[in-house]
Amino acid sequence: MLSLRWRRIVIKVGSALISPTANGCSTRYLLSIARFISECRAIGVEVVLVSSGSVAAGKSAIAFAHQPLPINIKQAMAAVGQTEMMATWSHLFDFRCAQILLTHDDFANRRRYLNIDNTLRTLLTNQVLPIINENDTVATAELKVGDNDNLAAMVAILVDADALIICSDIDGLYSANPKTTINAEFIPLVEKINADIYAMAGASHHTIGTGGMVTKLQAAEKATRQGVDTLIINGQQAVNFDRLLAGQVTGTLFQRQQDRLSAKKHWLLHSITSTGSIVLDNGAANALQQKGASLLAKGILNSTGQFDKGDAVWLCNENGVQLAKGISQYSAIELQLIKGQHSQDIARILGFCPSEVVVHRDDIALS
Ligand SMILES: Nc1ncnc2c1ncn2[C@@H]1O[C@H](COP(=O)(O)OP(=O)(O)O)[C@@H](O)[C@H]1O
Ligand SMILES: N[C@@H](CCC(=O)OP(=O)(O)O)C(=O)O
Repeated sequence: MLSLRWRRIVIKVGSALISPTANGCSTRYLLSIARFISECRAIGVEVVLVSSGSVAAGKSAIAFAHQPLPINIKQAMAAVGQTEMMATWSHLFDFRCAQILLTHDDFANRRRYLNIDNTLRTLLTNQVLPIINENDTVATAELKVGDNDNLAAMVAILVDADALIICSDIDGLYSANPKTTINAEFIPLVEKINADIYAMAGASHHTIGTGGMVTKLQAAEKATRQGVDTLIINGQQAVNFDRLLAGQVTGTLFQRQQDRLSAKKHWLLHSITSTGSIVLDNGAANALQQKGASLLAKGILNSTGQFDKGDAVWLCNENGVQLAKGISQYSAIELQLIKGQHSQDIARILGFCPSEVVVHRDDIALS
């Protein structure tokens, strides 16, 4: 059900699809996923790929016979498997791919969060496919998101995706693990994730995958709460991707709980406090209100209060009226130096230029 509304999607691919035998990477299931990604891009849907598989793919390179694998062994396996996984994906596309390795810390730290956001925006604008995985080689247990289902949901929220498609080795959610329970019933639609739904979820039936159905439900809950439709589909069956492209529902659909844009707008306006204000000239105020434009340094008259890069600020007109709230890409001190200047002069003035805009239009909520 590739909805016409979807302009950006995150696709998460599980280990069992990338390394079905835990011995290097296989293109067996990836070919149809790669074709789906290419078709999506061809019809103008932006795609971010979250790919598991580094540990599974690197498993056979590191000698260790027992379960559970200690963290240092997993890290060594991931170091081997990550390059193989990236190489396998890259060979399947006739466009460029970019590797992004993240840890939980990157989401918790506002500056790093903004940096990832800016990098992803730039990659998508340049038609590069971002391929994201957890940075398993360096992340210690306490720094880890821990599984790529939750990571994919966090990425989907970060990039303002319309949908998250979790590709696994199972058709979707069943009333119990169908690999261990006969007569488990398939659930095509979940309108709201509650305790009854969680009670259906079990662990993975094999040691290649990480979270089983539990982490998929956590991911779906996170994403749908922020307005991201979430699907769990069987990535082993190419027909599922044809169905999606034909606009048909396949797998289990978890319905978004609210409109994505109003979720973000609500978060900006009501959930984060602003520590300062930016005063806009009339041109910038108009562009913001009438055209939904980003805020450039050129249109800034002044700023008040103390704020850092990544903080929420009020965007006011010359009379001090609060027009909107947004996330500033620059601190109050930096803004004093670049206000009224052309974007191309920011690097010369500050010695660095993390962003050409001061507040990106995706990070602005009009009052
Ligand atoms: N209620 C359920 N419905 C479907 N699958 C379930 C359920 N409970 C547990 N599972 C297990 O979850 C597995 C998928 O999770 P996992 O192996 O972690 O996949 P991936 O590597 O794609 O993340 C299924 O193969 C199945 O063994
Ligand atoms: N970052 C790990 C993936 C962990 C994970 O969540 O795996 P999976 O349950 O197969 O999606 C890896 O690349 O091996």
